[in-house]
Amino acid sequence: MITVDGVWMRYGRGPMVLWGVDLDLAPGSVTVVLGENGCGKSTLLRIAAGVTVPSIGTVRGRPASVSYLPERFPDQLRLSARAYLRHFARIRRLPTRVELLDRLGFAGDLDQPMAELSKGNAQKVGLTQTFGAIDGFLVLDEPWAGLDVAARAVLSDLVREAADAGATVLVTDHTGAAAKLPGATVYRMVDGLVQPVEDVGLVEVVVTCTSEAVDQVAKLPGVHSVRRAT
Ligand SMILES: Nc1ncnc2c1ncn2[C@@H]1O[C@H](COP(=O)(O)OP(=O)(O)OP(=O)(O)O)[C@@H](O)[C@H]1O
Repeated sequence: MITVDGVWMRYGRGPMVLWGVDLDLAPGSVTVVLGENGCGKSTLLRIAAGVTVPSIGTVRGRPASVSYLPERFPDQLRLSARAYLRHFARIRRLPTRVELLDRLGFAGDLDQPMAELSKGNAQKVGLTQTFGAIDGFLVLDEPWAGLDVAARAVLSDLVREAADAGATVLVTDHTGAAAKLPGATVYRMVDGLVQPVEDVGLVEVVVTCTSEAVDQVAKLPGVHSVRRAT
C-alpha cells in the first residue's frame, strides 16, 4: 500500500496548495483525481511520484519502480523517439514495448527527432515509455490529453491492464475518459484536500459562451472541469 500521509505543500512564500492530503493507494487499484485548473492535482502527483518533496508530510510504501508521465511531456527533444525509448529501457533494464506504439496508433517516424513529432504522437511515445514497467507505481498526469479518440480508448485499456497486473495507478484527467474506467476510485480536489466522489457519471456538455463566462461556468455546482474548444 502506498500512503500519502498528511501532505502539505506551498511553493516558496506562495499560498498553501495542499492542506494535509491523506490518500491510500492499494496495489491493483486505479485512483483518479479530478479538479479545477490550478487546484493542485499535478503537485499531488509529483509528490506521490517522489519528484517533488512536500513542505510537510510524507509518502510511505512507494515501490522501487515508479513510472511518471508529466502533464507536459518534454516533446521538444532532439533525440529520436527510438533513441528516447531505448535510453529509458536501458536505464530501467526493461525491453522496449514497441508494440504499444502500434496499439496506440503511433503514425510518426520513429527515427525523427521527438521535437518534429505531432503532440499526439509524442504523447504516444511518452505513454509507451511510461507503460514499459507495469509492476509498480504508475503516476499519470492528464495522460488522455492530446490523444485521438481511438488512442484514448486504448489508453483506458492499458490503465486497466496495468492495474489488473498489480500496478498501483494514480491519474488525473480533465477529458472525462477516467470516468469510464471500471472500478476506479475517484476523488475531487477542493481547497487543497481530496474528497471522494461516489458516482461521477460525468457527461460532456458543449457550451457556447463568451470567454469571460468560462470562469463562471467552471464554478457552477456539478461542473468537474472546463476545457476551451479553441
Ligand atoms: N513550480 C512551481 N512554483 C510555484 N508555483 C507553482 C509551481 N507549480 C505549481 N504551482 C502553483 O501551484 C498551484 C497548483 O498547481 P498545479 O499545477 O499542481 O495544479 P493543477 O490542478 O495540476 O492545475 P492544471 O490542471 O492547470 O495543471 C497553482 O497555483 C500553480 O500556479
